[in-house]
Amino acid sequence: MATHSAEETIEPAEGVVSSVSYKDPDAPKLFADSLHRTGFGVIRDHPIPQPMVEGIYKEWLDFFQDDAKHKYAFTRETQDGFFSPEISETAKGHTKRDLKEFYHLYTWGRYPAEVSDAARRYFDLAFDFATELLGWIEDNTPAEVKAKFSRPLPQMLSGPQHTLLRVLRYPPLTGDEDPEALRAAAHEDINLITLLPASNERGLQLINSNGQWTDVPSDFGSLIINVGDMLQEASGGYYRSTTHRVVNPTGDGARRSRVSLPFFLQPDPDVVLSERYTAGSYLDERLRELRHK
Ligand SMILES: O=C(O)CCC(=O)C(=O)O
Ligand SMILES: [Fe+2]
Repeated sequence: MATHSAEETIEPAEGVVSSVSYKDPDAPKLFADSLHRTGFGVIRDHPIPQPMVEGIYKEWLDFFQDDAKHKYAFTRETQDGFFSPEISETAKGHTKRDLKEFYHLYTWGRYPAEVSDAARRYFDLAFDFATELLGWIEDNTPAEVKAKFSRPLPQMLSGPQHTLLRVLRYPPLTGDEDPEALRAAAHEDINLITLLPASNERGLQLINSNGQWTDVPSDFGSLIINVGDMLQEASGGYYRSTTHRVVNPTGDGARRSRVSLPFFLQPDPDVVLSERYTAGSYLDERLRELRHK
């Protein structure tokens, strides 16, 4: 039987992100409710092994500290590979580049010889789990909202070929950064949902329903899931693509790298999201805004 004790509310305010145990029979509903209320949900006791995540953090940190990464420089045509801090993203509506470097992994893309296949194995596990979560969302969406979906959410993907695993490193701060630059400026994700294991360092924040920045509950070992613009568009705003950012650390944390592993679940390009957009036309528009195109 489900009990309320299995759901931990993080802050005693309205609209707080719920942390739910994967093993709770009510998890699908609690999770979908949290996405509806806050745009974010947190899952504990999930099937993605934590040692795998930690191993990826460790070996990719070494990779980012090695010049070999430049062999895999991203290309405009394919959008896979290594993005250096010099060409890192500028969030929509911002002028300063984020203080980060990252590698875009696609199932069909280049994979660095310098690391083990753990990130590839992670990709497969994350894809299966994310597809299961789309089923949870589908099953717990009110009928009038579900009627807007051009097909059931798990069927918006024929496979993982458009989905992106981004391995991100935020380097230690030197003190010479532009005072207005952040590790990741306020933004929304473009895709359907994003899966993100808690990072090795703090810093992830969301704008809550009162318009205030608050920390996303990020207990090490838990998975954070957030709604992207495409799910917001497809659900007519029932699920909100909540603005989030990664703030710069102060004190000791400033001398450490932060690693994270967002997995952006992407529908097939021909999927109709709304009267205005297919997934393909939507993605094109947003990538142009990010200045990668
Ligand atoms: O690094 C993080 O914790 C979040 C990264 C993020 O929001 C993104 O890359 O879209
Ligand atoms: Fe994001």
